[in-house]
Amino acid sequence: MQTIVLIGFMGAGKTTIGKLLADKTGVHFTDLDQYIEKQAGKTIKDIFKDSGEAEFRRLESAALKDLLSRGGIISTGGGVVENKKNVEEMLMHAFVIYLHADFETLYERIKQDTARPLASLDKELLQKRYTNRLPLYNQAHARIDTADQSEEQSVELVLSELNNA
Ligand SMILES: Nc1ncnc2c1ncn2[C@@H]1O[C@H](COP(=O)(O)OP(=O)(O)OP(=O)(O)O)[C@@H](O)[C@H]1O
Ligand SMILES: O=C(O)C1=C[C@@H](O)[C@@H](O)[C@H](O)C1
Ligand SMILES: [Mg+2]
Repeated sequence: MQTIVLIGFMGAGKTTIGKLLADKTGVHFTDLDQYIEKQAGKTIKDIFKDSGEAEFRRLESAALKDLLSRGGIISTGGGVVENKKNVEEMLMHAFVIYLHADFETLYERIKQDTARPLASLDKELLQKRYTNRLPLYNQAHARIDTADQSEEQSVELVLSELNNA
């Protein structure tokens, strides 16, 4: 199976759907955020706190390269598209699927989770990031809307995109 990369904003379901998709297909799954934490030996929250967002982005780009060379199903972090080279590499080496949802739906999903350093930003600032990233996510090969879907329905939509690809 071709390498599959899931992109989208925080709370879009990249990790959740990636895992379910892997269970269903038997394809190896890796989550980019979890891989970075394992490599760094600390949480993303602590990487942001100790070294700042720029250092996190550097680790993220290096980790993405590793995972693309291994293949399988890869769920990314919400900000991976902020680096143009990351986008180019994902599009070149994988079938990239954008998991979309409107901002309010995503905000409801993530607002109480303290593990995401950027989710604790002021709501307006977070919405600005969301709006700025939309055209970046829309560069994906395919897009599905997860807002009014159950997790299982989202997985089925991803599978049908893969069958149509
Ligand atoms: N249709 C759906 N598809 C995916 N997730 C959903 C759906 N409906 C509700 N959820 C919930 O939304 C949350 C999505 O969180 P998840 O950690 O998978 O997002 P993520 O895209 O990996 O975020 P991050 O960029 O921070 O890693 C989970 O709690 C999941 O149960
Ligand atoms: O949207 C983002 O910039 C982020 C999303 C998360 O997946 C993590 O990669 C980190 O918290 C940053
Ligand atoms: Mg995730």
